[in-house]
Amino acid sequence: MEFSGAPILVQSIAQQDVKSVVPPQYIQPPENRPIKPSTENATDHQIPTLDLATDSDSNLLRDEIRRACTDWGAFHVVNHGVPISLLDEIRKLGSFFFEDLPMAERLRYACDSNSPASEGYGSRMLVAANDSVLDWRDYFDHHTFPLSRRLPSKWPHFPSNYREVVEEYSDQIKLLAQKILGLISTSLGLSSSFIEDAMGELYQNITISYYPSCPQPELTLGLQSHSDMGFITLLIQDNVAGLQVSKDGEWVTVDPVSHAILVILGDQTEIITNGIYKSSQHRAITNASKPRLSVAAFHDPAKTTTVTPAFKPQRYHQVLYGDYVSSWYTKGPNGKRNIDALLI
Ligand SMILES: O=C(O)CCC(=O)C(=O)O
Ligand SMILES: [Fe+2]
Repeated sequence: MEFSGAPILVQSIAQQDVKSVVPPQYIQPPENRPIKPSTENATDHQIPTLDLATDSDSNLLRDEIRRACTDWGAFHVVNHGVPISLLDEIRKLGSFFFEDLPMAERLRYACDSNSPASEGYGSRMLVAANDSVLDWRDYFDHHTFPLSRRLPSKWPHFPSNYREVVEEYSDQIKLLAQKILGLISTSLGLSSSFIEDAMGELYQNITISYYPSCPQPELTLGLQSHSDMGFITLLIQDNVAGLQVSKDGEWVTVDPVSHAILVILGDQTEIITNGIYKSSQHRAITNASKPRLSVAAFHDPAKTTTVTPAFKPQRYHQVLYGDYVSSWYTKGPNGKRNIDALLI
């Protein structure tokens, strides 16, 4: 796009007439390019699914959580209490924004492309790392908690229920995040409010990501390999596969399950659990035939909060969350480089 300050959007590139090649800044170096996952042993590589209808005090659920967090750092939850109709509604809003609104209308909500994590419509995750390869993804980021950050007037006006649905989704997903943080805490013998208390005021961002179909999926990534910075991310996807989590050095595709919510452990959970639970390294791949949509709700502490391991001997340095975020945006994620730098 030519206007200064406006983000360069993947959708505008994908819609151009010359569709057979991607611009060079989207081409990953050979070592990061996706390789088709082997279909052998596919059934051995399904991320775990936890049924939250099981009594949350039961040892069974705690054992399952412990196993899923230790082995994967990511798992699906079902019977999670968030109405399935609400999951469908927010996916519908996302598709409407990216597929039905004209570009000129979408650009009314453009984020400030010079400041990291600014609210609105954009494409570039990193600002300072000018030399990094770009992701084949556009997004709309909503600031939803604390309520003082929630300004629905900055969100799309169409369809008319857009803001109401995002607010409802934000409230419901926050309750689920708090429940899961409680389960994670008790699964380690901590009090159920331990992580929530350590987190202090909860910050939530909801990012709808849109990955246009890509003429050269073998050369690109929708989202580069990273772990999420905060405590936990709750993610839903549409019916197009593309999210992969790293498991024992291999990339495993997370099959879309429309009624399930994917829990992704973030770096602050790795720190507070002293590495007993590891944050999940994940990425998104692209495909040549269909666009893909996901909705991620991130749950983070305030930038003034210091996160410290709950167990001794400490294997990670404590960190001021604001410093962690600045370093992540400046250096880029590069897999789990940022959390690895805190290892003692
Ligand atoms: O789109 C996806 O499935 C992944 C999104 C994600 O990992 C993120 O936004 O941090
Ligand atoms: Fe992520």
